[in-house]
Amino acid sequence: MTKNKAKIGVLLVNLGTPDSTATGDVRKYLREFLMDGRVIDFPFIPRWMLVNLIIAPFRAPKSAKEYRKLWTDRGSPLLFHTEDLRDKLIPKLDSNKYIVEIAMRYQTPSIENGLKKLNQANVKKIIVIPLFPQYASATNGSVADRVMEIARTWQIIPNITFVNNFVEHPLFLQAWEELGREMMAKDEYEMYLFSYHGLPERQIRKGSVDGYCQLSDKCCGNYTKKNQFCYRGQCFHTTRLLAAKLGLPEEKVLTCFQSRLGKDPWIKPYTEDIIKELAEKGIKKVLVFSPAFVADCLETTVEVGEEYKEEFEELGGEKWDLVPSLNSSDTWVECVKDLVVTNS
Ligand SMILES: C=CC1=C(C)c2cc3[nH]c(cc4nc(cc5[nH]c(cc1n2)c(C)c5CCC(=O)O)C(CCC(=O)O)=C4C)c(C)c3C=C
Ligand SMILES: [Fe+2]
Ligand SMILES: [Fe+2]
Repeated sequence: MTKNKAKIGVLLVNLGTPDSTATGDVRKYLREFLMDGRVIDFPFIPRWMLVNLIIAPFRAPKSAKEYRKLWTDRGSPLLFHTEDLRDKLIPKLDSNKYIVEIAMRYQTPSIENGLKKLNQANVKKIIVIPLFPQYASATNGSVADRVMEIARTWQIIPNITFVNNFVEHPLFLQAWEELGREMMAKDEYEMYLFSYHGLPERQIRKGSVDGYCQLSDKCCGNYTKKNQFCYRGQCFHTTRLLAAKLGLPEEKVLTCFQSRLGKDPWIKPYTEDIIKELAEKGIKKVLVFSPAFVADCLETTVEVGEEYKEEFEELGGEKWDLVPSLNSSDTWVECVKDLVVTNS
C-alpha cells in the first residue's frame, strides 16, 4: 500500500459514562442516554416526562453515589479501558492503512467528534465497531442511528460498515476463557453465573421475526436464522459457547439478566431472583461472568461485584467472585484487530 492511498477509518464505540461524578454531570449523562428513543422506546412526550420529571431528578443523586465507588484516578473505567484498547490496537494495525478513533455513544468523546476526525482524514471507508458483543437496538442500533444521523449531513458519504455482534468470534470467546480460567485456577466454585445487562421484554418482541421470539426457552434457547438478532437468544448462545470452552457442566451454569429499570417486565430470569434461588439451595461459592460488557463499568464492578455480592452474602453465600472484564487484554485486542481486518 502506498502512502498516498486513502486510509480506512475505524471507530470503536462504547456506551458512555458521565464526565465526572458530580450529580449535575451524572444527570446530564442520564438525560442524554435515556432520552434516546432506542433506550426508552416510548413516544417523545411520555419519554420526556419520565426522564426529566422522574428518572433524572431522582436517580441522578443515587447514581452519582454509585459512580463515586467506581471512579479511579484515571476517571471512569469504561472510558480509560476503551482508551487503552485503542492504544494497544493502533500499533497492531498498518498505520499506512488505518486510522483509529474511539467514541462514546453518550457524552464524551462524542461520535460526532470521532467521525469528524475520520472525515477530515479523507478516509475511503469507516468501520464502526460498537463494543457490545450481543446485538440490541438500545446499543448497536443506537450507535448506527447516531453515526448515520451525522454522516447524512456530509456531501460525500464513504462506505460505512457496522459490526453487528461478535458473540461467536473465537478470540472473543478465548479472551473470556483465559480470564475465567485464571479465576478458576485460584478457587473452586459450585455454580457459574453469566449475568447480562437486561432489556425490556417489549424491545425483544419488537425485533422478533414473524413473531418467532416469545421469550421462551424454545426460541431464545436456540440460536437460529430466525432469532439471529435476538439479544436474549445471543446471550444464551454466548453462555453455551463459553461454558463449552471452559468445560463447565450444564447443571452448574446459569444465565440471568441484571439492571432492570422501571416496572415493566424485563427479560428473565432476573439476577436478583437467581441469587435468592441459589442461597435457598445452599449454594455457597459462585463465580460470575458479565459477558455483555467488554470493560469494567458501573454494571460490573459496582452492581455485580459489590451489590449482588452483598445480597448473596446476606442470604448465607460465602464466595461471590466476579471475573474482570476484557478491558485491554491481549487476546481481546487481537479480537478487535481481527474484526477490523476482516471487515476491511
Ligand atoms: C431503559 C434503560 C436501559 C436500557 C434499555 C439499557 C440497555 C443496555 N445498557 C448497556 C450497557 C450499559 N449500561 C450502563 C449503565 C446504565 N444503563 C441504564 C439503563 C438502560 N440500559 C442506566 C440508567 C445506566 C446508568 C447507571 C445507573 O444509573 O444505573 C453501563 C455502565 C456505564 C458506566 O459508566 O459505567 C453500561 C456499559 C447494554 C449492553 C444494554 C443493552 C443490551
Ligand atoms: Fe444500561
Ligand atoms: Fe428469542
